[in-house]
Amino acid sequence: MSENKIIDGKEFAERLRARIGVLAGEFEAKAGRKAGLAVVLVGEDPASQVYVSSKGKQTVAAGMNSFEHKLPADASEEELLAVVEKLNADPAVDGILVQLPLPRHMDEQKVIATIDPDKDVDGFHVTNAGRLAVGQAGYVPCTPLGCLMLLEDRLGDLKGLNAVVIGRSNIVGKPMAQLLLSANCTVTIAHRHTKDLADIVRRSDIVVAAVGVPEMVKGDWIKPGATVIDVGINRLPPAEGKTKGRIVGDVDYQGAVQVAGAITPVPGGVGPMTIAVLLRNALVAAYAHEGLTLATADLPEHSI
Ligand SMILES: Nc1nc(=O)c2c([nH]1)NC[C@@H]1CN(c3ccc(C(=O)N[C@@H](CCC(=O)O)C(=O)O)cc3)C=[N+]21
Repeated sequence: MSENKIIDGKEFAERLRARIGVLAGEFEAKAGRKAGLAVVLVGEDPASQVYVSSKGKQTVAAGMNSFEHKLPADASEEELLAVVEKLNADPAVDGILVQLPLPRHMDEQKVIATIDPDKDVDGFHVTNAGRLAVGQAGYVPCTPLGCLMLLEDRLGDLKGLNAVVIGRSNIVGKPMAQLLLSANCTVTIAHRHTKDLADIVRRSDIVVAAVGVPEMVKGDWIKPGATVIDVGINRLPPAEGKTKGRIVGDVDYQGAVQVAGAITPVPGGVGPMTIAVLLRNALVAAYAHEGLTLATADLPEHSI
């Protein structure tokens, strides 16, 4: 098993964050202020708290301001919408992220619709989803954009490749398929009703797994030499006598790594890219808000 089969998302994300840091410094010198990213967290889900604190640290490390807003789990939807509206109006805030999932008594679509599309660095607002669908500049969801960066880094031009995206969520599957289509792949979107998934995967040069089912994609489904991007982060039940289970992806890594040309590990693959791209989108937003041009030569394409 050759070492370079493994797509090191952690290392790629570190390099991306270093470049963002340089450009954030240039932004501050030109604009006379730091770029700002606001993260809103409702409730006390421990996993969400970990993500939010790691986003905050990485934002500051990249030379941007991080604003954290925490609301109790029983906060009303109105209170959350009021926070979002305040952030929309705040000129120090370039990007807004409302951590999902929200408590059940809140309407996620309504909350997302309240975010100013030009501060929607998650790319979840229908305006940005629409921009992506018709090929206009806009904010692209962080996870799929990070996957595209890894794919283009590994494969160069993706033109004419067969790609399968397993999963059709608004956050990963659908935007991933749009991005691959824009990159001139032939794209299949698979989901729970798809027949003969193994055969579709066997024909695919690119496999993006984003279903949330641990190790669902088997090693012997993978076409020899294919590039496998595993978006899943699933925690298995703890083994006897252990308190925490192992984290695995949606792909049977041990099987797939034997056959694939390249594969992302979990953890250390797609996950770290998500936050790096979030910082990228926030920086792009900051430049746009000040009417400044960003030397994007150094930053991969897509989004404003
Ligand atoms: N509005 C919104 N935007 C999001 O982008 C968003 C969200 N809500 N809700 C929660 C999910 C989850 N998410 C991750 C970010 C980084 C890692 C990450 O860095 N993972 C590491 C560590 C994994 C671990 O050890 O837990 C890895 O895969 O190597 C994972 C998951 C962003 N999310």
